[in-house]
Amino acid sequence: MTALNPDDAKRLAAARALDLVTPGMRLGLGTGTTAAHFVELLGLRVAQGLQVICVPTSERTRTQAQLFSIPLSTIEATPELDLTVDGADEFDPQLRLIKGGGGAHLREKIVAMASRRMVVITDSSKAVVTLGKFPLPVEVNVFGLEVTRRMILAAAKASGCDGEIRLRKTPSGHPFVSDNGHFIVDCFLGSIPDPNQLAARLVAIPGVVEHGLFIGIAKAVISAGPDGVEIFGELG
Ligand SMILES: O=C(CO)[C@H](O)[C@H](O)COP(=O)(O)O
Repeated sequence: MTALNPDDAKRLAAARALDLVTPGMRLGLGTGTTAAHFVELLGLRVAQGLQVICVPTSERTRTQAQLFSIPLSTIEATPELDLTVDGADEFDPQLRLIKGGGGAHLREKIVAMASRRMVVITDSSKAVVTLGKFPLPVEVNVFGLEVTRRMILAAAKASGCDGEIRLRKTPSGHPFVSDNGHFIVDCFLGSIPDPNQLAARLVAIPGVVEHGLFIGIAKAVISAGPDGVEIFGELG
């Protein structure tokens, strides 16, 4: 097979995920460059007459879906979904994920957990043996930011990780504000030896709104790379 660049790989994974979509489905639409390929391909199918109803995981995805005239709902009006297709920053052999590189992981997690199936689409560079190469995003309340930052650091240390925690900024140097009005801190922890333990510690911190570890949520990962498409987990 000819070498694929990462963007072609993302599109290939998105195209494979589109095969899972059947008429009448209620879909969760992820956020990010890979998910954007899926939204675009879905939009082309909708233009050909496919009937689906979709819940976007971010304002960015909502805007893109509207451009393609994809019928949209909200998670309040459609709290049960058949399938969510979303990208990831990393996945490990147990299909545990790091998400939130686009700052949308709170809505992404709510939508994924409202779905019978979450299928992740990625290029093969996102596969890791141990999570933590990518900084772990944590959405935090604006109030008490410094307290929360210290508590996250303590939770990371207690879970065998150490590193730096940085407030995410926009290119103009202002704090990045999520669609939900919160800040995001990026935790540069290196290898996370026990993601389940770290996740449990993070949810116990009052200022933490949601962390980017997705554990036991993804049913399958469709990963595309130079060797073609690989499926991890169960698509069905
Ligand atoms: O979690 C996410 C957004 O919050 C994205 O799915 C993740 O960052 C991957 O993005 P991309 O497909 O652009 O590599």
